[in-house]
Amino acid sequence: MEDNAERTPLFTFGVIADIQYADIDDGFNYSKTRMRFYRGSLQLLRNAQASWSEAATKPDFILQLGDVIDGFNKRHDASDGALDSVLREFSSSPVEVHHVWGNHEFYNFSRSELLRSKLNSSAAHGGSSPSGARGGCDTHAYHFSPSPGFTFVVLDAYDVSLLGRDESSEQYCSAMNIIKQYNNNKDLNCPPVGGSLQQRFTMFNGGFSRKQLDWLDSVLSLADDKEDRVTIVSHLPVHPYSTVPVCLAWNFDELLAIIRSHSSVVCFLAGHDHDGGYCWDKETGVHHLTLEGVIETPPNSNAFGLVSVYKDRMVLKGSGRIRDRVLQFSQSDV
Ligand SMILES: Nc1ncnc2c1ncn2[C@@H]1O[C@H](COP(=O)(O)OP(=O)(O)O)[C@@H](O)[C@H]1O
Repeated sequence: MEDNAERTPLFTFGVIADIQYADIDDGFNYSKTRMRFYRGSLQLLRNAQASWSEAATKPDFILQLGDVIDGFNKRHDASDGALDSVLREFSSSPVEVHHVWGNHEFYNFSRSELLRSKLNSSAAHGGSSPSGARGGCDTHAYHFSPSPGFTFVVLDAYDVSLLGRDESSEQYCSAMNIIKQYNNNKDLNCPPVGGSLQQRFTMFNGGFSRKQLDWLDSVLSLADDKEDRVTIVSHLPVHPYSTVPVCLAWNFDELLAIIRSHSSVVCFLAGHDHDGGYCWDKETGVHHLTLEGVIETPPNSNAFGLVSVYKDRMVLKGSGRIRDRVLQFSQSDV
């Protein structure tokens, strides 16, 4: 018979991705293959909140995986109002929310505005390590521990990007050098043709700076020593089998190399690819889960999850488009 410790989770958390709320009529994605439900996304967030607050074991925190409001808000001068609307929904329950930054955050706000905004969850929740170390001075990367033995690392996948960087800055210049090596299109949002993995070099993607990678490496070394189980959270996926090439982080390979050099990582959670994806990396035992996006979820469905964490596994209870999964930790993970 299962003992109590097996049945009662150590902690639980909610997950939701790509809400992309805007008070505008429904429309299509760029390639006209998927409908986007801009107003409906707020109701789906409401559904998620209602479900989380009615759950037998309520979540200890929520992971919002980025693109919380859509870039269209900017052209309607509605960015602040749209952000208020989604944050009001999140604050309908007292549970803390960790916000990941995606490309649509940068369509609406500058990096310095984001750092001063309520989307800067590193200010509210970060620095649980003794040093309070973060991934870089204006990088939205931090870690926290919701329960002994578990670490969550929030990454900033637009640290190296044309988005959110001033055109006169060195960071913009070096991001431009990177993208230009692979993308010759006049419109840099248009993916390059050629090797399929090269499609990731678009303006709506980005990557992790050396500084952020080194910081992650040091956080994971500490976690290895403590035998913690680490979940990494990012807007952009990093495993090619967990998404389509056009949604990958620019330097996904460097991030994967760091994960491979540490025993502590058990899971990598991402958004961005609205169709979602999943793979289990046999080599590392890491589960790479890309969550289906709210924005492309019809009003009669849902796209959120509740994850219960046990000492040997995480159990995802999905709603609507998100399927249930058991993410077992490998024996060799600690
Ligand atoms: N194939 C493409 N060619 C040119 N522009 C594109 C292409 N795909 C997307 N875009 C543009 O890139 C930006 C981001 O695309 P979008 O689909 O909104 O991103 P997300 O998938 O994060 O919602 C938008 O301005 C969109 O029009």
